[in-house]
Amino acid sequence: AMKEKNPWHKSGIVIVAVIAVVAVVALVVVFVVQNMPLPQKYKYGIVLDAGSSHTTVFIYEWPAEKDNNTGRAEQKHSCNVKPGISSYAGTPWKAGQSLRECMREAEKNIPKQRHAQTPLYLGATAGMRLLASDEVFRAVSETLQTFPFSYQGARILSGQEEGAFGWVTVNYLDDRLKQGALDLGGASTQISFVSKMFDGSESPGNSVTFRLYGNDYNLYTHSFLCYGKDQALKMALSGPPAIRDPCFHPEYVETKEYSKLYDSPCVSDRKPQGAPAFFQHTGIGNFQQCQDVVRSLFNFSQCKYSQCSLNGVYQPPLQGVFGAFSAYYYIMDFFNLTDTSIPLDTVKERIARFCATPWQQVKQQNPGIKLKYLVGYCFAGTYLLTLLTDGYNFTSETYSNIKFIHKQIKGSDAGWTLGYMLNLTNMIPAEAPNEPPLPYAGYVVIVTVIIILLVVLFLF
Ligand SMILES: O=c1[nH]cnc2c1ncn2[C@@H]1O[C@H](COP(=O)(O)OP(=O)(O)O)[C@@H](O)[C@H]1O
Ligand SMILES: [Ca+2]
Repeated sequence: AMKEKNPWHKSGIVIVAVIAVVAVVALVVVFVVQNMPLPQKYKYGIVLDAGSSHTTVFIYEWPAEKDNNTGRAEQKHSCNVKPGISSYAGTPWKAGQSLRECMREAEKNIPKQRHAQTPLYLGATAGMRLLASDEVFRAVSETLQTFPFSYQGARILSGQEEGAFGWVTVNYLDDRLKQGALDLGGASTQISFVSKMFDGSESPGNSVTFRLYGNDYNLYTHSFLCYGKDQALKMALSGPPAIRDPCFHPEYVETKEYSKLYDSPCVSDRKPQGAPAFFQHTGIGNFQQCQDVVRSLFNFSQCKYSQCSLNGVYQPPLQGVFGAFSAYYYIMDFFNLTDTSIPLDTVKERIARFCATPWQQVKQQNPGIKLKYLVGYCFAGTYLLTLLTDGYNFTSETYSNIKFIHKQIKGSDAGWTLGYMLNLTNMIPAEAPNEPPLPYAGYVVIVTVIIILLVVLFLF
């Protein structure tokens, strides 16, 4: 008789073989996944600075695998569009369209696999504070949402935020000394610094507290709306009929539209009754007189605090060094005066000489400079000096405490955007390091169990 086969024996072998194969595959998979070479990983953040005269898209980059306590976010790329979104009040959809090209550049500059987790913020400053158009915001938001990033919303920064985040930026990566921040925009200007004499009690509205690298800072900050250089110029022009304007060069003559001059809330209530449609704008180029015009924009008559800068705004005594950026830098760079070891009197003389130079000659001497900026440097230089000295109380002695800066250490632009992103992404506390898929203990346990299983099966 034939020996009967034991069916249990055959299927037992099959089961053992299957388990063995599964175990080997599992072992290989766990091993490979755990030890996969990790690519150098970066994380990214995008901040749009929607200023009054331009929008700049900033891309920041930082290593993902280590903690961020040491502060290593850097500007990877920036892209600028003009004019600012606040110029599209009549055609909001164009405000959205205007950002497309720079956003496409952002797509190219950030690796695809990171797009979805890259936060995208838009912060608008004084131009939108003055315009406050929901339509423009809606259009801009709609456009930004069509990009593959993690859109976190568009909002108007308060003046305090704009000042405080500018201060965070200039002090980020640079903990040698706590420097103040001076930001001159087109529609507003900010001053922020820490002062021993300031604890916030005298004027709580000017106080911001920050924790940076484990220290608490009580910051004095103020933003002057309408005192950016473009709105200040409008105010200067809308004073007593500026028939012969000391803030413009001799020989400068231009016919201008009254309605364009009075199109902003900073000057709309100054519009004279029955003003003509056009006026002749004629320069005489006189620094002293221009300075008087600028001083007339500052109100020094009332101060209900121990001391004020201008317009009855509290300001504690200046302390320490200041980084001055944005238009502060552009203006002084044009005059070759970014070196503040040059005495203040010499600075004044040079700007006075420039103002007195006839317009035709100024144009000849500066062929590479855009006319729209060139024509404004006499006023801008005078305004900058008057704001710093009569406004903020810098003196010939303290003038050299100002550093006109454009770039931070490591090439990030000085401005509020970096500080804004660091704050919103909680980058001061550490981010978890880029760990392997399994915790180490789990890895050891799984590998051990599979090896024991294999040995047992083998013996069996
Ligand atoms: O090359 C330049 N020369 C002179 N001024 C410049 C140059 N580039 C930009 N600016 C000025 O810098 C200022 C930037 O202000 P921004 O547009 O950020 O306004 P905001 O901060 O008040 O919202 C504007 O007044 C603009 O005209
Ligand atoms: Ca600005």
